[in-house]
Amino acid sequence: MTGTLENFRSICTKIICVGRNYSEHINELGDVAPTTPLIFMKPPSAFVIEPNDIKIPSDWDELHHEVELGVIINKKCQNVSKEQAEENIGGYCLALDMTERKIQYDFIKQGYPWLLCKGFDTSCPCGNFIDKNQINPLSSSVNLWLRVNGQMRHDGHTRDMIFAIPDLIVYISKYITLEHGDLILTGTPAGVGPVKRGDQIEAGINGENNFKYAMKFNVS
Ligand SMILES: O=C([O-])CC(=O)C(=O)O
Ligand SMILES: [Mg+2]
Repeated sequence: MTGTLENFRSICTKIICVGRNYSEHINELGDVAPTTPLIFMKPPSAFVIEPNDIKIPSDWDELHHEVELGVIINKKCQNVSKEQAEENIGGYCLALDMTERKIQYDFIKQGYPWLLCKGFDTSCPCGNFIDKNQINPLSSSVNLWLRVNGQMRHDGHTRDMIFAIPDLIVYISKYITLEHGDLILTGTPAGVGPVKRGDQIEAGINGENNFKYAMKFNVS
């Protein structure tokens, strides 16, 4: 095992993302709820941290924000049972799943994978490691929010996930070995919308005992 979970971004080999995990988000996009978790990936080159910018590729014009809770895995694991799921979680982070919506819909129509519209450089703005004793979304809902230029866009709660965090770990680890430092993004609550160059995104997590974490990114 190399590296500590505090620097999970430098040891992470997989960013596994869950899509369509909140009913209100599925409704806002006019989609249909999946019967099993919808899984896709971003490469670790998608990470960007403060004070760097989210960079929109020059030929794109419909980049959307999605605020998500990230789950950080603390050890190599396969075929995890629901009872064991919690012991494989090392902590959490706040992350954004930046998505080029127009390209995503073109890809959906053509049956193409989402890698490009969701995995481009800077598509995963990410905050610091949050220890398990600071928030516990397995036992108590966490509020995820996001503002663009001061205007509230997302104001969701992790209790509204369709597939809860332990179910996601069970499902993913049945097919993909999870490793120390891997990150699972658990899907966006409702409120997705466009950002343009020059915008500022602020996003945060509020939890029990007045826990608060926030981060800020400029879009360029
Ligand atoms: O792009 C989408 O709508 C799927 C997704 O990532 C999410 O629901 O978080
Ligand atoms: Mg997402």
